[in-house]
Parts: sequence; C-alpha cells; structure tokens
Amino acid sequence: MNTPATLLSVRNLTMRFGGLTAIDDLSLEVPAGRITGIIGPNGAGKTTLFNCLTGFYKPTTGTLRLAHPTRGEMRLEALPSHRVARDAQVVRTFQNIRLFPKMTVLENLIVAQHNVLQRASKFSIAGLFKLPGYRQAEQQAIERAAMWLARLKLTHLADDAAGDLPYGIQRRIEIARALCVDPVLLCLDEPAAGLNPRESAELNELLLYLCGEMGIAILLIEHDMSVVMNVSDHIGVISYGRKIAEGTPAQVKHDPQVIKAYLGEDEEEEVTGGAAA
Ligand SMILES: Nc1ncnc2c1ncn2[C@@H]1O[C@H](COP(=O)(O)OP(=O)(O)OP(=O)(O)O)[C@@H](O)[C@H]1O
Repeated sequence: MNTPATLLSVRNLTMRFGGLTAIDDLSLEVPAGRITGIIGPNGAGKTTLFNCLTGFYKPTTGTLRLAHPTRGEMRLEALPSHRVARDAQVVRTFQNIRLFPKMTVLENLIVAQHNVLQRASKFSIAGLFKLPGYRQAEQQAIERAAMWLARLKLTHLADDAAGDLPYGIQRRIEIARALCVDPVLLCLDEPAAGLNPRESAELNELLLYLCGEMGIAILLIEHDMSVVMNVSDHIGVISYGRKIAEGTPAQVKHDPQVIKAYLGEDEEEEVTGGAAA
C-alpha cells in the first residue's frame, strides 16, 4: 500500500484552561483517505483536540495545517468555527446527540446545509421570495440530503421526527447530517456511545464504507474498542494531554505505555474488546 498524503498536520498543540493543561505539546499526522483513531482514558484531552480543530477553542499554542485538496493549505487554528466547517470542510459530530428532535430526519439534513443556502440567498431577502438561484440551491440541498439518506439506509425514515427514533439511528442521522457538508475530514466524537453490539458492528461497516468507497478521511474518538480497533488504520493514544503511543491497532494494543495508562501499573492485559473503555 502506498503511503497516503498527510491531510492534517497537528504540530505542538497546547491548550490550557487557566492552570490546567488539557493538551500538552501534541503532534499528530492524519492521512488522507484513512481512518485515524484517537483513544485515551477519560479526561485525556480527546474532545479538546476536536474543539481546537473545529474552531470551538483557540489553541494556546501550536498549528493545525490542513492540506485542503482544492484550496491548498489552510490553518485551522486561525479560522472561526463556521469557516472551519464551510471553507475547510472539517466537520464534526458530538458526544451528545445534537439533532433537532422535533424536525424530521430530512429537515435535519437540510438545515445542516444552511451555509450553502445562505450564500445562495446572497444574505438578502432572495431566499424569502425563492428567487431562481435560491430555489436551485434548495433543490440541490434536498437532493444531497436524499443521497446520503439512501447511502446510509435511512430513506424510509426521512419524514419521521428525529427525536422519536432509536438512539442508534439518531447517531447514524448525525453522521448523515455531517456528510451533507461534503467533509474533507469527518471528525466523529464517540459515535458508538450508547450503541448495542449489533449497532456497533453496523457502525464499523458504515465507517469502512465512507472511507473505503467514498474516500473520506475520518478522525475517530472512541472508547468502544470493538469499533476503534477494527476500523482504524492508525491510532494515536493520548493520556493527560500528551501522545503516549501511536501505530497500528495491533501495535498500540500491546504497547506497555497504553496498557499502563488504561489499566494502571500492575495489570498486564492488552487493550481489547471494550475492556479498556
Ligand atoms: N472549557 C473547559 N474549561 C476548563 N477545563 C476544560 C474545558 N474543556 C475541557 N476541560 C478539561 O480538559 C481536560 C480534557 O478534557 P476532554 O473533554 O478533552 O477529555 P476527553 O479525553 O475527551 O475525555 P472523555 O473521554 O471523558 O470524553 C479535562 O480535565 C477537562 O475537565
């Protein structure tokens, strides 16, 4: 297999909250067209990394260089969050589901494309009057939503209120919604949280499809080892904000530093199958 090009390069990232250092001089490469897992014990700094990447937090120091396939190099640490999603096409999901529960599944996916629709309205009243340019953008938004619903096998639920659907389906809708923004990098924060084993297996299939068939690079924070160990090409392990190991799933799960971080000094078991979550 050829070595893939680097899509995202995290260099010497530090994020401090007052006296607490949540990320401590972290460097990490995320390749294009691959799944990169990020694991680490609770409070290790994983979500803070996503918050820095997606413009929710401004890092204390460090750089986040994205090699955007058409726009060239973009410095994510310098962009506000709406531009990270809109221009850099780095899109995330959240640990806690953030769908609009009363809206239908289809509406949730259309709302996600508000940036495109706003631009088509030229930030004027054109949207209200549904002028031709706006109507066309609206139609394209519906078509894009319908395409992802079909690909994620959700079409039959398009008109259901999102909040009425089972948890596992809602997690899938969140991913569909993020895909509507045509992500160059899809950041998933614990997408398997709350899923049963069958749903976790379906999630694995979906992630492998998105990466393998659609070529989307995925950055995956996950405690469910049955997911992260099975789908990741490469895994970075964080503890107390520092990278303590990286490598293939097989390499990290036998790494003594990783075992120590998860299980404490005295244990010698490897990190597998959910035992470490
Ligand atoms: N806005 C904030 N203000 C102060 N401290 C914060 C803030 N956000 C995160 N932290 C702290 O930073 C550290 C890292 O938190 P973070 O949520 O990134 O960990 P995590 O690895 O995602 O944990 P988990 O696996 O439990 O979700 C924690 O000590 C947390 O309390």
